[in-house]
Amino acid sequence: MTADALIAPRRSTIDTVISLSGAELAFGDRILWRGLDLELGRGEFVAVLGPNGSGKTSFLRVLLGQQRLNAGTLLIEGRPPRRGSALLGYIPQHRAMAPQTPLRGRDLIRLGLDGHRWGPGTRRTRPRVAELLAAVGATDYADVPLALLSGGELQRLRVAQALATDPAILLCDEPLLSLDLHHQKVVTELIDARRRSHDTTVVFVTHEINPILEKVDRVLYLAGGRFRFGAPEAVMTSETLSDLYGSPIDVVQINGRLVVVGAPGSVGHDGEPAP
Ligand SMILES: Nc1ncnc2c1ncn2[C@@H]1O[C@H](COP(=O)(O)OP(=O)(O)OP(=O)(O)O)[C@@H](O)[C@H]1O
Repeated sequence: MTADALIAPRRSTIDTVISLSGAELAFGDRILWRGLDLELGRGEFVAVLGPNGSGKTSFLRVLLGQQRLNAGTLLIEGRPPRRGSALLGYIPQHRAMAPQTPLRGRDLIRLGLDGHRWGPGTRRTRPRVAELLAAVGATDYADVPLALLSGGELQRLRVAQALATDPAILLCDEPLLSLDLHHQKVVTELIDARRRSHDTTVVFVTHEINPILEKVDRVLYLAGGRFRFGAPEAVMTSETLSDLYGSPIDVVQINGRLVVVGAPGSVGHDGEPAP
């Protein structure tokens, strides 16, 4: 397979939203990735995969302007990244809520709209909060304390919170973690529906590509300081991953699901520890 085939976008024209050139991120002597050149288009759905510690969350932190590159450049909509930019919505890794938290779903979403202000919300924010609650099907539990909600209910609220500012780019850090299959599907469909209706670019960090496989345009696969970027059928192959890891990897299809076998220090992409 040629390098061009590996990185070519699926769409024929690409309106670049995120552009990285010669990007490198390292902590001390440890290089997470280097020489990263990629352009992500408007409305693209990009999955970021790789073993634990390969730099997936750090990649999102760079896009969020929370972590500086050691080398290279990053442009978001043609400008350097900026912390707190309304261009970016962020769904953080799932964490259970402290039992004593007084916040309700309605409050969580309002914080996405005007987190810098205290109070019950303004005449401007209240209808928008109601609209966002309805969009993720969370109206019925909007006034329940967050600590009493299930993982799936909470995750739907986090999606709504991330969409509050109508971001051009949605960054998702393992949003399906600890959800059952039904709720994985619900949350995936919510994110994808948004992408389709608003041409939102989605960058989706995950250990498990199967629940999102049919949505994904391209995969950024990070491992051992190196990367591969391209269409899933180009990246998720025994040949490409063996080359990336520098050791034999098998990518097999079982009942339409992709299973990666033999990735060192990784989990299989079917969610099971790799042999
Ligand atoms: N600010 C920091 N200072 C030093 N090391 C860091 C910092 N942030 C992350 N790291 C290290 O960089 C590596 C990559 O971390 P990161 O969280 O990006 O990995 P990941 O691919 O998201 O992992 P996981 O799949 O386990 O969530 C880890 O070894 C982590 O300890």
